[in-house]
Amino acid sequence: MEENIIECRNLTHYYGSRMIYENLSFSVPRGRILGLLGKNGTGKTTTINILSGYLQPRSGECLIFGEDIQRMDPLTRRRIALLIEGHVQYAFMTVEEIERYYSAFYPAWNREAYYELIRKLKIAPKQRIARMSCGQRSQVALGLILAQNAELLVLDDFSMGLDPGYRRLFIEYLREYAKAEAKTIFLTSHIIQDMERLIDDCIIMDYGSILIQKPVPQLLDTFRRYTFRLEAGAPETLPVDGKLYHSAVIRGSGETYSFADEAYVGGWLTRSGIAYSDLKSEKMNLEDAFIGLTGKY
Ligand SMILES: Nc1ncnc2c1ncn2[C@@H]1O[C@H](COP(=O)(O)OP(=O)(O)OP(=O)(O)O)[C@@H](O)[C@H]1O
Repeated sequence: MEENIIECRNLTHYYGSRMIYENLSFSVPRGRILGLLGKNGTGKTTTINILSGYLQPRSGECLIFGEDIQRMDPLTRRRIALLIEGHVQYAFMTVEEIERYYSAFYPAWNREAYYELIRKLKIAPKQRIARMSCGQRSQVALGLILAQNAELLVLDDFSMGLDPGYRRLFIEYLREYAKAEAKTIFLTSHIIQDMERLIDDCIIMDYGSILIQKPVPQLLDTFRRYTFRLEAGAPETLPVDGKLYHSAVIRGSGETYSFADEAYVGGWLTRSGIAYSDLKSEKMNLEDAFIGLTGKY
């Protein structure tokens, strides 16, 4: 049986009287890279804060390595590497000094993983962190995370401040590292093109709940964008259907997104008395699928 490294059951969180989500359940099996995607304010950072034990949800439980995060043994906690907001403390140190400083705290410290990334990203070891740019500081923070050699990596907005070339480098390095060492990763990012290259599974959040949790290839294989021409006199809005996402009329043409097949979409239009022609479907990349599921605004 697959072992779940993270298991969250029925998480409900409120800030004061404001509900962020209710009954969120998900799991992350060992060795998988899972990306949490969602629009601004859907609760991704909140979820990371719950996973890190910093926030206590109103109800529900969050188990990591089978232990409740709120009562976790410090020895178990050591198996988790956390990147929150990508900042490095002790900015007065140099790239070399901070590596030596951190290494004292982590028994499984992998110096080579740190220096391999530092070399790939072309950072000078004698450079003082306080004098680095925001993106360069993120690079050091990522190196310190990888060197912890934890079994689980939790990364919030890991690509903050990195330019496209460094992002690409880091993503390729991270994926290779995770697969070679059978690491489990839970992360968030707004840069969905990056996620498409990196993650195995995605959770897409809407306000208040999870829309889908699926392996990315399965999502891209089964979720389609449909377009059709509307005949004159067709309504300006399309009827809502539980299996169709964000159906809209744009300049005389209709569009909708769905996991259902073409016959279903044709049947929906016919049943609704809408005259149409030229019904077509297309597969999408992860960014377009994300927009199809969550809407444009
Ligand atoms: N400490 C807090 N007190 C009150 N409200 C909060 C607090 N932290 C976050 N919120 C609110 O909760 C909602 C979810 O915030 P969260 O930071 O988890 O979203 P997010 O999905 O990470 O957003 P983004 O994509 O913008 O980073 C937001 O509307 C935010 O304003």
